[in-house]
Amino acid sequence: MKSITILGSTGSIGTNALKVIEAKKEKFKVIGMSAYSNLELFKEQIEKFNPKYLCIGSEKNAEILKRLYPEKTIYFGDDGLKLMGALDEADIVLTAISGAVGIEATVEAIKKEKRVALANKETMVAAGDYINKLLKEYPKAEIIPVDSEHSALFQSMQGSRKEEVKNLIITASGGTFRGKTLEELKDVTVEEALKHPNWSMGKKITIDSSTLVNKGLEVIEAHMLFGVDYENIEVLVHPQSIIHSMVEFVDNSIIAQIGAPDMKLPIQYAFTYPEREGSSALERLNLKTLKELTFSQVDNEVFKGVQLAFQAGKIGKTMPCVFNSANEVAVELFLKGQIKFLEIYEIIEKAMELHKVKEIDSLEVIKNVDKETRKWVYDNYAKD
Ligand SMILES: NC(=O)C1=CN([C@@H]2O[C@H](COP(=O)(O)OP(=O)(O)OC[C@H]3O[C@@H](n4cnc5c(N)ncnc54)[C@H](OP(=O)(O)O)[C@@H]3O)[C@@H](O)[C@H]2O)C=CC1
Ligand SMILES: CC(=O)[C@@H](O)[C@H](O)COP(=O)(O)O
Ligand SMILES: [Mn+2]
Repeated sequence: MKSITILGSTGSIGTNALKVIEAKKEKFKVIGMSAYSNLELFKEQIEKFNPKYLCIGSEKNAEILKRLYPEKTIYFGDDGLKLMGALDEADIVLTAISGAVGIEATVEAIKKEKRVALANKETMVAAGDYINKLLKEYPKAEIIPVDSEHSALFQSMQGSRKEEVKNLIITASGGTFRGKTLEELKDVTVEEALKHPNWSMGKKITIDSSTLVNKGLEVIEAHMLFGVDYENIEVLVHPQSIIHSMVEFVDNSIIAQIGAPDMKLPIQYAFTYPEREGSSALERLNLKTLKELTFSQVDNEVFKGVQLAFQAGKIGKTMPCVFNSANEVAVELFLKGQIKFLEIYEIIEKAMELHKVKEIDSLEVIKNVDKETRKWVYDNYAKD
């Protein structure tokens, strides 16, 4: 029986993880669970999965939970999240929170030498170098990717040595605006940007997918997770989202992971690795129903998310953190109707231009750069 802490149980990854766990009650149990604002759904999940440790965004909601569940340990806020990452009784910590707010809980989980099932890609983008240093200090800790592309790359690499890997080929759906011109993107609405063609996900990642910043984040995430140079990472538009990514080896063989667009498989694999297990929760891909699998280049003139990420990644040090923080606030402002879609790129570009890169010698450096970048975006673009 593996005990799992889910950070972000009320989100898209969190609810999928609970379906995976529910289908395999004999193997997995939820020891801890965190939510931020969705108290109603959180209460339903607590009734069903009965975890010992809980964490919620506000002190007020924590008080409500304490009255309802006096026998449980209940934390709140960012400090509570850190405690949740460090629970002694957990075997696996699933980081299913959206944004750089997930960094510190991940750090705590590594220090406790846990398996981190990592969905929260912003952590590896903003703090990848720091996390990798920490993993060397705590060799029993491990990160197993949950992001579908990185799970696909990880699965495709099984049984091979690092020196045998030539290129990582990350597939992108192209997002809801695939094929559009800059002129057509000028006045797109939040509602239009939130229509992902293949995946049902949280709002932030869905906007990132429509700008292709998600693919940019994934390029940096892949570099940080697998130690492959940026020159050997390629992004290809594959609108069907059936091939979740591919690895090209030194003998030119390409190994791909193929499956239904369903996050339950990468989540379960991160729990069971190195084993594979069948489950009634997992969707099956019927190859006979597939009409075509196509690949094309990213239109970098229109969708600048990938190139900006390559730029930030190659500069390295604190620049990927700036890329991520500027994007997080830009997406928040776009969702609030305070900026236009194309301003997301403008904000990232300007924040990167203004930033003087620093060595990452502590977590404080990342926290400060994150804070300064967020402040700059709010000061210059927020309308309230
Ligand atoms: N959704 C997907 O299919 C995929 C997601 N990912 C990555 O996984 C992560 C989660 O994505 P997704 O599930 O879509 O996101 P959602 O927005 O659906 O869920 C986010 C979760 O985090 C909680 N949360 C939000 N803000 C905070 C905060 N400030 N402090 C603590 N908790 C917070 C939310 O709580 P509440 O709802 O209670 O407010 C919710 O439980 C992201 O990093 C994303 O990039 C990667 C690949 C695929
Ligand atoms: C499911 C998943 O991993 C997402 O990151 C997904 O890849 C988003 O789709 P895009 O390819 O449109 O960014
Ligand atoms: Mn992905």
